[in-house]
Parts: sequence; structure tokens; C-alpha cells
Amino acid sequence: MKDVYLLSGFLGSGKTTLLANMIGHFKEQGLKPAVIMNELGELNFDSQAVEEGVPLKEMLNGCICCSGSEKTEAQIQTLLAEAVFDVLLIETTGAAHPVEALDAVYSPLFAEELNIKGIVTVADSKRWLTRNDMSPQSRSLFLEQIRHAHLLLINKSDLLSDTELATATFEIQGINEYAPILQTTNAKVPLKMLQEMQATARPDYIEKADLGKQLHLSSRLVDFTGLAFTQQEIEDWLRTLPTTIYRMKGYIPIKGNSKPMLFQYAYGLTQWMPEYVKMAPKLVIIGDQVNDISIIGKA
Ligand SMILES: Nc1nc2c(ncn2[C@@H]2O[C@H](COP(=O)(O)OP(=O)(O)OP(=O)(O)O)[C@@H](O)[C@H]2O)c(=O)[nH]1
Repeated sequence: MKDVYLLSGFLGSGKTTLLANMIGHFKEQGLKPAVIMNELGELNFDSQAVEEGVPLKEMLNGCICCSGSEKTEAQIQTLLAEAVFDVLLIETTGAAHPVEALDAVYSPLFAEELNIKGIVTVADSKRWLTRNDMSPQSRSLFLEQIRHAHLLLINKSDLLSDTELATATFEIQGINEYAPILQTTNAKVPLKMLQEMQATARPDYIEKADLGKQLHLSSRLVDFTGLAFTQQEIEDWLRTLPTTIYRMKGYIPIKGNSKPMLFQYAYGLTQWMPEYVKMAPKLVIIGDQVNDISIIGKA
């Protein structure tokens, strides 16, 4: 399995600086990192931060979330097919919502090959103190990026006084009490903290994880091999789920159909599409407390 890290944070918060640090860490361990970066502009200046020899896919003119998750899926598939790497680092644009970013990298097609370690959010501490000057939309995105992080860096701590830093840390911790939180300068994070991240609910992990950890935004892969449902049964099951299940995608075996149907669920809306290739009947579920929900057809 290849570990995947998503780097989230506002424009200029220090994501590229973190990316360079992480590449250094993994190389020291003898691991080969690959990188997907995306920029809103025409030219990606940040890619200069990635050293030569690191497989790099750039997505220009869009971000992971709004250019469609298919594009990211295709890029990851190309990387898996063509490049030799152990760890995948994905820098999202500052405008990316973390749920969308996670959604884009979690496909049933390669769920068994990738181990999503989670989202590292770089929070610009200086900006945090002046967040009330931001537009309501930007401020809300800033909060979402903090709320859904699996590891939180309170970066640019060198620009704050001790009192300001304590205030920022206390306030940010109040929004996300589950993620480990670290005050950083130049996004310097110890390798151990990265290695301890885990956002994928695998059976062995579910048993071991303590309750606090299970509250994170996480994903879960369900295998429907040997089962079949009617679309109505699935729709009825969806209505029993909590609103903190944000997203599902995958292939669901339907009674009377020889091939599982492509299924998408986002914010209460479902979409069914016939699939002409026989895909493995697997479904990815993304949400908070994803381990706790009961799965249709499973005891
Ligand atoms: N003072 C200070 N500057 C920092 C720190 N971390 C990063 N910077 C600087 O902040 C600027 C932005 O850092 P980047 O790493 O490019 O931030 P980014 O989030 O990738 O920015 P975008 O790609 O524009 O979204 C750079 O000039 C960094 O050198 C820090 O802890 N303290």
C-alpha cells in the first residue's frame, strides 16, 4: 500500500514549504515520494520547489475539487501505472474544501492500493488572528480546513508574540479537538507525527482505534461481493444514515442486473448510472464517524 497525504491550507499559509519538508523526510527514509500539485493560475511556480527525480503531476487551471474528481482519479491511475513511488503527496489549492479534496483521491478503483493517511492543514496563525477581516466565504473555508484536519500545524508562529500564539492555538484547538496540533515555523513537522496519521477505516484499525480517533473525517471501503439489492433498498438505507456521511461512490450490485451500477451520493442526492464493464462491487463512504454506521446487507 502507498501512503497518501493531502496538504490543505489557505493561500500562502505554507503548504509548499511543508511539501518540500515532507519530501526531504521521506527521502531520508529511503522512500520515493510522488507529488500532485494544483494551482489556480496558468503557471505553476511552486513546482520549482519539488526536486528533480520526484514524479510530479500538475493540474493547472483548476483545483482538485472543482476540476472534477475524475481528473484526479486519472492522474493517480497514471502515476500508479507509470511511476515508481512509495508515498503520494497532494497539495490542494488554498480554495479546496477538505471533504472535496478527500473525495477526489478516494476512488473504489484504487482503494486497495492507497492508504489515505489524511489531511495536514497548515493554518496561518497570523491570518487566524485577523480572520474577521476575511469575507464570510473565505473565513468559513478556513474553519472547514481546520475542522477536518487529521494533523494541524499552527504555522508562522515566529510572527506572533507568545500571548498571540497561545490565543491562536487555544482557539484553533476548540474547532478541532481530535487532530494533534503543532506550533510550527516554516511548517517543520516531525516525521513521526505524519506516520501516526490514519484516515482510512480498515477493519484492524477500527478495532484498535480509540473513540476520539474515530470521530475524524475518514473513509471506509465496503465490499458487496455475493450481495445484491434493489435501488429502493439502497435509497431506504441512505435515509437511515446521519448527515455526517458526506459522500459515497462505487459500484453497487443490483438485483436482476449482471453488472454492478455506478453509484454516487453527495449531500443527500443520489445518482445511478449503468456500467458496461463488470466492476468490483465496492463502495467508498466518506464522513465523520464512518465506522459507526450500519451497512446494508452486513451484520
Ligand atoms: N515568517 C514565516 N514565513 C513562512 C513560514 N512558512 C512559510 N513562510 C513563507 O510564506 C510564504 C508562502 O509559503 P508557501 O509555502 O509558498 O505557501 P503556500 O500555502 O504553498 O502558498 P500558495 O501556493 O500560494 O497557496 C513563503 O514566502 C514562505 O517562505 C513561517 O513559518 N514563518
